[in-house]
Amino acid sequence: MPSSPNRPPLAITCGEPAGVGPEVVAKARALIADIPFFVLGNPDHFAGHGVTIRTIDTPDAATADALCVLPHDIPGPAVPARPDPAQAAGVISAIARAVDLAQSGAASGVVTAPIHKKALKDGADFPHPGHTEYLAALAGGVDVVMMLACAELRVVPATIHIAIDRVPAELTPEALETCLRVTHAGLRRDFGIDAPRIAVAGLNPHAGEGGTMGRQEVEWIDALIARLAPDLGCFGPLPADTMFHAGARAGYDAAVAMYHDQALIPIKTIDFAGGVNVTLGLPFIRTSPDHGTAFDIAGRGLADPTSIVAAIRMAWDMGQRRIASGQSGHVE
Ligand SMILES: NC(=O)c1ccc[n+]([C@@H]2O[C@H](COP(=O)([O-])OP(=O)(O)OC[C@H]3O[C@@H](n4cnc5c(N)ncnc54)[C@H](O)[C@@H]3O)[C@@H](O)[C@H]2O)c1
Ligand SMILES: N[C@H](C(=O)O)[C@H](O)COP(=O)(O)O
Repeated sequence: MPSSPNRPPLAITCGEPAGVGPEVVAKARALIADIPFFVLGNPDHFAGHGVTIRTIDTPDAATADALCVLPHDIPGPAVPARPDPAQAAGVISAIARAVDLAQSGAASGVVTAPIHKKALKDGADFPHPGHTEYLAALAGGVDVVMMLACAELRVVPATIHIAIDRVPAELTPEALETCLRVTHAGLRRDFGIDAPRIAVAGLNPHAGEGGTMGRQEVEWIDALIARLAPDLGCFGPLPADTMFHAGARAGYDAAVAMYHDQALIPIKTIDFAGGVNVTLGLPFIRTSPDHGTAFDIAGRGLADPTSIVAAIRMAWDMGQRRIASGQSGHVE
């Protein structure tokens, strides 16, 4: 898709300085010549990856010939695998600042490098389980879904960052309906799919096997999907263990799963390198690599930037699609 000229750059957040985020951001700059972006963070944290670093004062100064860093107060060095509690507040506020820039139109969207959720909790009492929930709060409490997407599969967990024993209680008919509606709207708007087909997983083994292996399917999931099917193109519930092989995947545009790992195991198995995490339902564009902080390889130059490159390209393409369809690139 050809890009509209003079679009604002994307805002990248640095994520956890002790992880591989700064490394993959720097490597991405060397691999992407056609998309303007800048990163919010401490310029020193991006050194050592063979990329020229330039500090900028405003987003519109970003160029593609260097890694442009809009300085953000994240004090001290980045020590691989050793998160510094003093940096947690800055890591969090960089995300909020990127959102402000996207909401104001100074940035075309937000791409987040991975955070270490426990480090933010320990260092700054971060009250959210992840970016997804924090971004929803920053946007005023909107309904969002977390989608992970690669060329072969899109998945959405209907419950996200909660303990497995809370899933049956939090997976309410209202929550699943909202998830399906947000997913349907996102597939139409951001992926250009006019009539999305959404496969829905069961909660229990064999989708409950007629109520013999769990009752949620027969008590309400079957009926909910049937009611929404005409509007949302959803079908199921399907046994989760058999809905992700290649033949099954050909029958849908996205799979809605009931909990985090039911959705993310298949996609991270199929394409860990190229998967992208995208938040649907926000009034601005947000993508992220599908991997985390990878402390086990941080600081060793081993981090693969493929996922963040895909995340940057997806964010840019989403903006382009919104412009082409007459919507603002950044605000609904
Ligand atoms: N978008 C995000 O902010 C995000 C996403 C996922 C996980 N996390 C967080 O990251 C932390 C660590 O999570 P985890 O250990 O479960 O997952 P992880 O993705 O950090 O690491 C899992 C495995 O994949 C490898 N790996 C990850 N990224 C890689 C890359 N770019 N190149 C090569 N190998 C890579 C790691 O070395 C490790 O062996 C947790 O705090 C988690 O919550 C954040
Ligand atoms: N659940 C995501 C994953 O495992 O890939 C990851 O933790 C990122 O979530 P946020 O984008 O909400 O931080």
